[in-house]
Amino acid sequence: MMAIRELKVCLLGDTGVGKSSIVCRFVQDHFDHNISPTIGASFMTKTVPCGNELHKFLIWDTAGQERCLGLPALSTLPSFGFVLLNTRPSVGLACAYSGVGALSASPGVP
Ligand SMILES: Nc1nc2c(ncn2[C@@H]2O[C@H](COP(=O)(O)OP(=O)(O)OP(=O)(O)O)[C@@H](O)[C@H]2O)c(=O)[nH]1
Repeated sequence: MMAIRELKVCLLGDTGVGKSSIVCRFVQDHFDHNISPTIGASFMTKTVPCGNELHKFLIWDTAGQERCLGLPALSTLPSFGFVLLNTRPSVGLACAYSGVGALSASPGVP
């Protein structure tokens, strides 16, 4: 039986940049033109073989509309990594980056 390694990943970014679409494509290999905005956060998993292990991705997709307000709560989700998406550099990135900076200073966040 193959060992399972869990990798926690959190997607951050402004609303409408395509976070949920990327998760949907990765997990279900599907693209939905009418995908609904995320409320709060959603959670999905995907397990893929990697060498002699199975890598189980635990994916938190956050709501862009609440990116600033929601980030502090994310500090309770120790993650392997964060995926930061942005299509409007002047708007959302600074806020998201400052939030990630705060998160990276939190205990348990690599
Ligand atoms: N043409 C095109 N449309 C995309 C692409 N990715 C996402 N979209 C569309 O952009 C819109 C927003 O995509 P979402 O994946 O919901 O974006 P989001 O960042 O999760 O948004 P929130 O849930 O509000 O934070 C949807 O109508 C998608 O169908 C892409 O690569 N190309």
